[in-house]
Amino acid sequence: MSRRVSVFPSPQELGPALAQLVAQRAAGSGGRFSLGLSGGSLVALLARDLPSALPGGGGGGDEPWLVAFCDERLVPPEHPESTSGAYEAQLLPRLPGPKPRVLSVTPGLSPHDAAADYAAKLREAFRGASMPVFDLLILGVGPDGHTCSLFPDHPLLKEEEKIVAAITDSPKPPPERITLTLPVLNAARTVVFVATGGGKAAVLKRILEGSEQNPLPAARVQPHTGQLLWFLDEAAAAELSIPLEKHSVL
Ligand SMILES: O=C1O[C@H](COP(=O)(O)O)[C@@H](O)[C@H](O)[C@H]1O
Repeated sequence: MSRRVSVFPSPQELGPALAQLVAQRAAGSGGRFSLGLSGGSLVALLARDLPSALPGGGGGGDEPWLVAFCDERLVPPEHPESTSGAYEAQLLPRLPGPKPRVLSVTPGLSPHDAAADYAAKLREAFRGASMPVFDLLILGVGPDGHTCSLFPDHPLLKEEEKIVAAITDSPKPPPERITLTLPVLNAARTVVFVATGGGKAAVLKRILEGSEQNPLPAARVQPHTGQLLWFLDEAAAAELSIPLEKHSVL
């Protein structure tokens, strides 16, 4: 695994660089591009910068993208906390080219049924593979070190069999969610973490520079053979002392 930490002056510069990364990976996928999206602050960043970074004819290639969600809050799609609802409202219809195949969580199921149902959708979409291997996963990180809906000290960090798991006691509301598990995150070809703002500086120091016995969830994402990228703004990177790639101009 190779890791690269890139720092941008602010989200205004980070967003276009992230969009460019998505466009490059889509163009280089050589077929159907599979993309996993996280929620939270990422939605607005991608909605602002991704559509204009993609070629007019589409994201690259004729095959529609496969878009999945790295985690989902179990609320109705029209609820403001719904990740898929936010992407449907802000980004997905604005992507140029063939309409992507979007794997959304089936509404109205219990958390465990929703996780099993989403796992079945993923297995069908990645038919023939023992593990879904995404071309690109875009992950966020919370100030507590969580990523997707994998929270510090939660038993789900030990999940090795399921590709999608349910959580009913999320410390961050809403409590009921489903999430991709670490085996799927660590099988991806490229994982990019995006974190902005000074509220994440302290946890990023622990994740990127610490060697804790019980690593935070985000620190456990280390793709086996893939590339690990971190896109930070200066405020989020303020406490780091490791070598950083600084980007002042795009
Ligand atoms: O609850 C969640 O939080 C993380 C981090 O969100 P952010 O707003 O701090 O960027 C997000 O990546 C995850 O998808 C979401 O469900």
